[in-house]
Amino acid sequence: MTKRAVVHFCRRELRVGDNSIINHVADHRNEYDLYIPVYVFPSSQVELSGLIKDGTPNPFPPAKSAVAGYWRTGPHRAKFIAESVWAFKEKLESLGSGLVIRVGNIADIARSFAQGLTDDGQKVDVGAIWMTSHEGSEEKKDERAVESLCGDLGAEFKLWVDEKYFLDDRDVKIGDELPNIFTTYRKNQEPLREKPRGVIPAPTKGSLPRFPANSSIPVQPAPFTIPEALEGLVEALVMPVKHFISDIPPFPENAVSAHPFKGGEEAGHARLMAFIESQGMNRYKDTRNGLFGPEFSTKLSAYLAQGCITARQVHHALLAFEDGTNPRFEGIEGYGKGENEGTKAVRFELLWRDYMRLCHQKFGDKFFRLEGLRTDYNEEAGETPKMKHWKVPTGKEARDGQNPPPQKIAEFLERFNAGTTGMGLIDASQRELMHTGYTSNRARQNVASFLAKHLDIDWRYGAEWYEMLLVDYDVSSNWANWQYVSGVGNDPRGDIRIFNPIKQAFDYDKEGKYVRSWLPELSKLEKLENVFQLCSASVEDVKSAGLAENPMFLNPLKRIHFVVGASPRVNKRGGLRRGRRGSPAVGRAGRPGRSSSDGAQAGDRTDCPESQASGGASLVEDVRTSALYTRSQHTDAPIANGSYRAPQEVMARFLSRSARDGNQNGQTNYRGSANRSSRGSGGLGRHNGYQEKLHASVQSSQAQQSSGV
Ligand SMILES: Cc1cc2nc3c(=O)[nH]c(=O)nc-3n(C[C@H](O)[C@H](O)[C@H](O)COP(=O)(O)OP(=O)(O)OC[C@H]3O[C@@H](n4cnc5c(N)ncnc54)[C@H](O)[C@@H]3O)c2cc1C
Repeated sequence: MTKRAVVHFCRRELRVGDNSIINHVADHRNEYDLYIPVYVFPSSQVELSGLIKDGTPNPFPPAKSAVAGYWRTGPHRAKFIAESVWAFKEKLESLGSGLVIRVGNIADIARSFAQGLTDDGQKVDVGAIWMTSHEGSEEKKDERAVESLCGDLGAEFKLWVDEKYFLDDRDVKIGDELPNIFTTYRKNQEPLREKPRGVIPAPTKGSLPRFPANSSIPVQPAPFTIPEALEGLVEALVMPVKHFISDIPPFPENAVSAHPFKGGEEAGHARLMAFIESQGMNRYKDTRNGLFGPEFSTKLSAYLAQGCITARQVHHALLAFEDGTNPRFEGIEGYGKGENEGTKAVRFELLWRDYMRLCHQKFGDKFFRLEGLRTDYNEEAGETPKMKHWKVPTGKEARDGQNPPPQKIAEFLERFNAGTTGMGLIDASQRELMHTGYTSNRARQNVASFLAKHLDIDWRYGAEWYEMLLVDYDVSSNWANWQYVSGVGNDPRGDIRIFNPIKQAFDYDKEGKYVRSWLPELSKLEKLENVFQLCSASVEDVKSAGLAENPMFLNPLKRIHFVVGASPRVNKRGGLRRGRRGSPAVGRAGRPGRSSSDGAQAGDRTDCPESQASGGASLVEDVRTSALYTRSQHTDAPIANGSYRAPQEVMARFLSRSARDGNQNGQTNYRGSANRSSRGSGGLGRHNGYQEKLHASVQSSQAQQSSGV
């Protein structure tokens, strides 16, 4: 008799607990002869060349991003996913089942299963193929391809709801449309503590339908070989992508990883429990804007992104603590005392994650467009949006007369990525990311704002850099947050919210511990303002710190004339008033800024002057701080060649320049600009040449940088 198999393509749901498909097959085990969970490392997102052992060329194009040509999955996430997949496989094996690991694309693997699956020499019918629905155009394409294959095979195709979110899609009442403002959405859903569904129990040993013998399962199509141990899998996935920049500095001695992420369901739960037990959840509201160390936030993001745990499991663990129903938490302050400010704030963040996914559902590939979610133009009538002139590193896409020119922007990007901009908080965050795959939410906001709003560089270069390096990369959360901070997403304040990275560093890195630990070369500098912006240091101080020749001092990408000790000028609504030349004001910051004092401040914007050093170019900005700091004012940043120029003189020069360009009062010129679509329509690898060009164009500056790092 022909056997009937259900094939389950697992993607970002690498867990057996709270898993509706696994629970369903356990409950209906008599309906299927075989249950075959399969995980496929997708060739478009993960570089697979390390799995080819016989020197055959990789049949798939390099897994690189559409705009910048960076690797789609860098070493940190490649390792984390491999560990999570392996842990999932071992867990299923411990239940008497198993997991098939394959690479390529899901539809091809599904086809090979339909053609070649046997059991005891008998042909097996693939009666059903199930998947969980995921956001992302590539994911949707896979779903359609498998559905169409099922049509050909006469097999059942079922797309299950992705249940790793806080609120179940089926319970979210949003009327006709998802509100474009998060607060409106949140208010519709409150009270949050009442809403999530229960957790689905994990199957017990022996409760799943049979898993076939390995010999019955169609082999991995050539030329790839699937390693037999986790170490081999990690090595094969990490090896091709680990040299993502040419000179990766050594891991700084005093730096601490925010969390040594190890993939897997158990590791995720262990982190969740430990964070409740350490009082981290209780304190979360006060600590969540931290930058340094393992305890300021949950560090659950990577586990949530790969579906090793679900947001409702987090919620239920919190409920057990709040309701006093888990003796494991007995004795911890707040046990049995209901929701507190910390646990409430965690739920709030989890709802943000839900919301960003719902926005992705609503806006689709608009997530990847330079103009973002903007809809104030008629695309069908051939109109293009009025946008600020984003600067790009490639001549083809650059606007005529782009200043700085594309080669210079390529150099800026190289230094932005390497963490050598000269802006302490930005550089520390970029180095932390490079070394560990993680950086805090606060740092991410500053980094994104710096690229998009201080340097005016096409924000997608930053989003793709994050896509490569973040261990917790999630397509919806990453692109929505980048759009939000870059002023093209769902932030009601859009373009006018600008983070001042120096003020932010003073606020959130009060002793400079974070910046100093990730930028050890700055550790000899005493003054915090110098650590946070190297070009503000005196020549004597940089000389004695051995940094006089460092490009971060000589040629910072940005000079922010930061006034320490000035009085804040506060308007009636509690916002900072217009800058002295009428730059727009920004008041209390919202999301993803989260705190009421982001230091988000609009400064006067100028075009980019060439600095005096040969080939150098910095962007100069005069930003006043609110006067929380009583130290003496420092505004005399050295001009690129190390000489000094009074700030008034500098600003006068740029004022006249911006007046000449019709760019006064901090107003951006809005003209139409080329729209380069990203993954949806642009396709993978469309701009793949960028990284190579970039390396060629900045060779000389790299040589300088590495001496300073
Ligand atoms: C430019 C930028 C890019 C980002 N890219 C990603 C990404 O690719 N993947 C990702 O998971 N988060 C992303 N975030 C959101 C946020 O920075 C991380 O979720 C958070 O720093 C992860 O650390 P944590 O788990 O300790 O978070 P916690 O502060 O402990 O928050 C708890 C959980 O809430 C969710 N959450 C918190 N803040 C946000 C937010 N702003 N948006 C969506 N979900 C949130 C996460 O799932 C997080 O694990 C990005 C933020 C910015 C500003």
